[in-house]
Amino acid sequence: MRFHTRKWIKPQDLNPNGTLFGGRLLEWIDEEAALYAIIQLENPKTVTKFMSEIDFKSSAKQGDIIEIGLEVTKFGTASLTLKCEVRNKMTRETIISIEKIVMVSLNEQGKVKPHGKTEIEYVKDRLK
Ligand SMILES: CC(=O)SCCNC(=O)CCNC(=O)[C@H](O)C(C)(C)COP(=O)(O)OP(=O)(O)OC[C@H]1O[C@@H](n2cnc3c(N)ncnc32)[C@H](O)[C@@H]1OP(=O)(O)O
Repeated sequence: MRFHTRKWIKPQDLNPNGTLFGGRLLEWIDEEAALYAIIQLENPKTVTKFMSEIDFKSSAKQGDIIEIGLEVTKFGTASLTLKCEVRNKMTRETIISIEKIVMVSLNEQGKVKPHGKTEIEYVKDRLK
């Protein structure tokens, strides 16, 4: 799994208990998965279709740094399936893990569109 993004927990990210608000974390995960899938599939019209069970194992507090990791588990016809883990850099604990996030590639009309991809591509190779 590669951890692409770090976030610094700020006052606006907290719930009334003073810990990281779960909805904020899910927003960050969804955006991270969307950005990753859009770049991999080379299609800005890529949407979140499915997210499996969410289990908050630990939390984070103001000032903590967290990191969001993603791993591709399957290239489908129009879908890309990812696995996600978020870790607290301060406590080294896992905050959340999501076994399955399915992103789907769409065409201009919003209909499912096969992406034709079968493996991870790296930007440096695309630039050659
Ligand atoms: C980043 C964002 O914020 S996006 C915003 C939130 N997301 C959305 O608004 C999406 C709204 N949903 C939709 O528009 C539609 O459900 C669509 C177009 C995405 C999919 O329509 P469907 O009729 O379900 O498509 P279809 O049955 O052809 O499935 C497409 C792919 O998704 C997969 N899929 C569909 N439903 C599920 C599911 N419940 N779980 C896992 N995978 C699924 C299919 O296996 C298929 O994969 P494949 O192409 O690799 O074989």
